Amino acid sequence: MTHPASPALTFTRVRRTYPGQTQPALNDLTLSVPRGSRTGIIGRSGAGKSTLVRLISGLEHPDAGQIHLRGEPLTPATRAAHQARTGLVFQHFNLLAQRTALHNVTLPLELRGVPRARREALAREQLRLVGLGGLEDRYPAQLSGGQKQRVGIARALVTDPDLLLADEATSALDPETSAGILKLLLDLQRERDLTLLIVTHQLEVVRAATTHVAVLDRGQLAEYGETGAVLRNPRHEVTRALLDAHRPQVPLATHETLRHLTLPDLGAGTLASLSRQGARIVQAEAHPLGVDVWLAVPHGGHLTVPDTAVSGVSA
Ligand SMILES: Nc1ncnc2c1ncn2[C@@H]1O[C@H](COP(=O)(O)OP(=O)(O)OP(=O)(O)O)[C@@H](O)[C@H]1O
Repeated sequence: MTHPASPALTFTRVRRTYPGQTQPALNDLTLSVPRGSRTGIIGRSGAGKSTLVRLISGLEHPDAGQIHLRGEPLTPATRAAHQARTGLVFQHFNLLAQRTALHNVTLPLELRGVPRARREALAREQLRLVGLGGLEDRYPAQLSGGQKQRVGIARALVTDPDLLLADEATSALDPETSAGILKLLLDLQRERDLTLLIVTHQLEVVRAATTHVAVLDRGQLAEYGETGAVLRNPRHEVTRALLDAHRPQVPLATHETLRHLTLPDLGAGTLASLSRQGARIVQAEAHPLGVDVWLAVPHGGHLTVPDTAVSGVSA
């Protein structure tokens, strides 16, 4: 049922107003998510992000407009087939406390009637792929937050979906664990040619892990584009506000500008090169592809970054 050339997902003038509400949670939303992309959905609290996820996963229905998944309209008749090919990863993991890691992952297969030996073999393989080989018999209470989320990802992928929705999947985790989970999602997305939709209120997650970004504001699409282009040249006030909130609040000398880069490492060679160019590091954080660095650089000073720099976004 997939049309290879079609986007993974399109919303066309979608509106959804919750019962008893006067303002729509999503209002006339039109959006297209390319197949194989890692698309971030970002916006302030109440912008409509969770509503968007609930509509895609078939838990809510639009009052107006159309949703297409894999080139097919999402209707009551097609919903089950689409749900079967869509994986969901949640902020609070949603694991069943009385089941082991293995039996949390086998659950979606049980619901589909996959025989026990087969579903346990698939779940074991999936747990191995997310780095939890050997922990199959642990209960959720015996796992760290990052490990629980790995179980959640294994459960989402065990049915071999082509679309994965990660709804605030790293929001409950510390920065280092969060970077590990994002790296895992990135690796899995590439290996399996998944379309990955990352819903987040954290701009750093968008910066670290997405190819495209849609900025929602009060139920509408404020801005959409390739992530680098949107972050370099934000057009909407909400995007600018999100960028400002993320920018480190550090004093700069009058001749300095702040720049952001993602580097594979901060080895001696890179540090020496930055220092030779008069750049000073004002903040560095773990990033799924290396290190996320904010630099104060001299105005007009051309900064030559290492060939291996992953991305360079001026700020
Ligand atoms: N079940 C509901 N009943 C009534 N109104 C709701 C319901 N769920 C969400 N809303 C309202 O719809 C709007 C969009 O909410 P939504 O949860 O989609 O936003 P969000 O961007 O995910 O926010 P957050 O980042 O805080 O989770 C908000 O005004 C919210 O109050």
